[in-house]
Order: sequence, then C-alpha cells, then structure tokens
Amino acid sequence: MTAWRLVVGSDDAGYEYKQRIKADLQNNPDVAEVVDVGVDADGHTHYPTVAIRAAEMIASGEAERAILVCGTGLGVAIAANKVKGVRAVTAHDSYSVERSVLSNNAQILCMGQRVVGIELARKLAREWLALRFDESSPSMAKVAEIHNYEAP
Ligand SMILES: O=C(CO)[C@H](O)COP(=O)(O)O
Repeated sequence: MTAWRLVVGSDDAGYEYKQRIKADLQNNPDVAEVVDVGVDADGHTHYPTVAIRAAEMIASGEAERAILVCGTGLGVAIAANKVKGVRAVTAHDSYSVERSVLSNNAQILCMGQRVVGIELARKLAREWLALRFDESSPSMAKVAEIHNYEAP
C-alpha cells in the first residue's frame, strides 16, 4: 500500500502536539515523507495561515494527507475546508477518525491540544494514517456530491 506524503502544521497553541506527532511519523510505515509548514518553537503565525498552506498542498497534489493542530482543532478545520477539494475534519475519538476516512475520504485530520490528551492524539494519528478510503464503497457517491457542489 502506498505511503503518504504528509503535511503537519499547527499554531502556537498546537505546537507541542504537532512536534510529538511529527516525531512519531519518522517510524510510521504509512508515511513516506513529512513536510512541516510551521509554526516553529517561537512562531506565532495564526492558525488560518498554516491551515490554508497545508490544505493548498493537498489541493495541488504536493501531498496526500495533513495533520493540523490548534487549541481546539476547530479553527484549522474551518480554514482548511475553504480550500477547494479539501475535506478536513476535527476528530478526537477513534470511531470518528475511522469514519472520517471510510465515509468522508478526509485528507486532513485536525485535533486540539487543549481538548485531547497527547497519548490519545498520537494513537488517533496512527489509526488515521493506516486507513484508506474505498472508492468502490457506497460512500463514494456521497463524497462525489460534495466534490460536484464545488466543481466549476
Ligand atoms: O483553537 C484555536 C482556533 O480554533 C486556536 O488555537 C486559538 O484561537 P483563539 O481562541 O482565537 O486564540
């Protein structure tokens, strides 16, 4: 199975989790390469800037998946979803993480450093990266409806 070209990003409120999850990715067989779009340790870039940068990389095909962290996981998802073709979700439980791929073919997982414990966030990231959307599944037609809505 093909390994992902992955983007990670956060604002300052998600920095520690982004760094920890990024470190995990070095040894993850589902990950081929990782691009970090910030912030760095003393960065204060607002979450929309980081999220839109990551989402644009997905939309352009530079990467297939992204993990974004802010305080709640909400703002990064709202911003990323403004980029055409991107499906970003906030999920902090295993079932939602699973369905975000199997139902929604989400390319971006968003989590909140102020919401979920680090060990759960790491586990959810691992689970999410191991999942693949089945284009022959009944969910495909529903995802296609979303795509068709924003098609030119
Ligand atoms: O969680 C955030 C956005 O959803 C962000 O990390 C903090 O945003 P703020 O509450 O506007 O500072």
